[in-house]
Amino acid sequence: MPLSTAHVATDRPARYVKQLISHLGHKATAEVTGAGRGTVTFRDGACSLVSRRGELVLIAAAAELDALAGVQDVVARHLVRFATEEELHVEWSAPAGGDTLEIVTPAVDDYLLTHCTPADQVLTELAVATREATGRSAGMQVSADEGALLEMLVRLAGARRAIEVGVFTGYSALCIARALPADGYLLACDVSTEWTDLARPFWERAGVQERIDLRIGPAIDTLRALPEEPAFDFAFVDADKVGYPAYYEEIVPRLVPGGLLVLDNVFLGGTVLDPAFQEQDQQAMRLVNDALARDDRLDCVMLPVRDGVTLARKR
Ligand SMILES: C[S@@+](CC[C@H](N)C(=O)[O-])C[C@H]1O[C@@H](n2cnc3c(N)ncnc32)[C@H](O)[C@@H]1O
Repeated sequence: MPLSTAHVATDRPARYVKQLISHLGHKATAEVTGAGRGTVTFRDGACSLVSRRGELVLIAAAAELDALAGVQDVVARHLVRFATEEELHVEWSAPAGGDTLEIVTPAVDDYLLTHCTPADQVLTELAVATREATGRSAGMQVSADEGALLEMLVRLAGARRAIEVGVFTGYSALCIARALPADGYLLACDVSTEWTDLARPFWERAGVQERIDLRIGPAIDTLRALPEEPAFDFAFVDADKVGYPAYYEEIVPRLVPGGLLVLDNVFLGGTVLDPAFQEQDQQAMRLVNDALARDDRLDCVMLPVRDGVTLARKR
């Protein structure tokens, strides 16, 4: 489904969201989806409206390019008409498909990979062993640059106690665990012994096995069994996407002030932006992305790293 965005500079974004929802509600289905946010759904397309400081962000999508142009036109015309006290400029980006968005070009990707601290011998061999043992599933493993980012974040946060949801063959767990101090603790949650068994020899070689408490079972049960008190400095979520809203709800109260929650795959390959995709995964991820952005317990930043990484720091 083609989609297109526009960033409209204004000091009154929330007011325009209200006006658009109220006015376009006569010709389409228009609803408020949160503070300063809304969606207008037409017969053959939709537009999300998001107010941010100093701008109104419009995300239009439709099944066909013609219909997309129609959505863009209706929204932009009404917006410009409502702006009686200022002149608004609505410039739409070129249409792109949600599932074909190229977040980072291959040239940039190659360049950034060759300018990160390279993965060491243990991590490199773990990546090779994962490919050999799991075939296509190896794509679930975090990339070398994301592993390096996790390690850096744990060190910068000065974390001692961490949680990981989604271990697979232990690459990201290794990156997190070795950035913890010698007496650090990583609670690592996964449902699969088949995959996590592969991790153990590599954790041992890296000398971090003592820090990792691997719990096999649905992560939500492991998290809910923890005392509901702030005892963790860092959490990384990279498991089943439908579980993200519940993981977020359980983890935030258990983070200390200043603690960091990191979520992986927040773009879902770009499909999270595209209303054509309405599977449970996209719905859950949209819910979490929206909730994090307006959660006043957290400061949040979404990064275009790989498939999208959100950092949320507890206030
Ligand atoms: C994307 S992989 C994790 C990759 C890992 N972070 C790495 O870097 O190698 C997702 C993992 O989540 C696990 N998983 C799926 N559903 C789960 C659940 N309900 N509870 C715990 N783990 C789950 C899968 O078994 C899989 O190992």
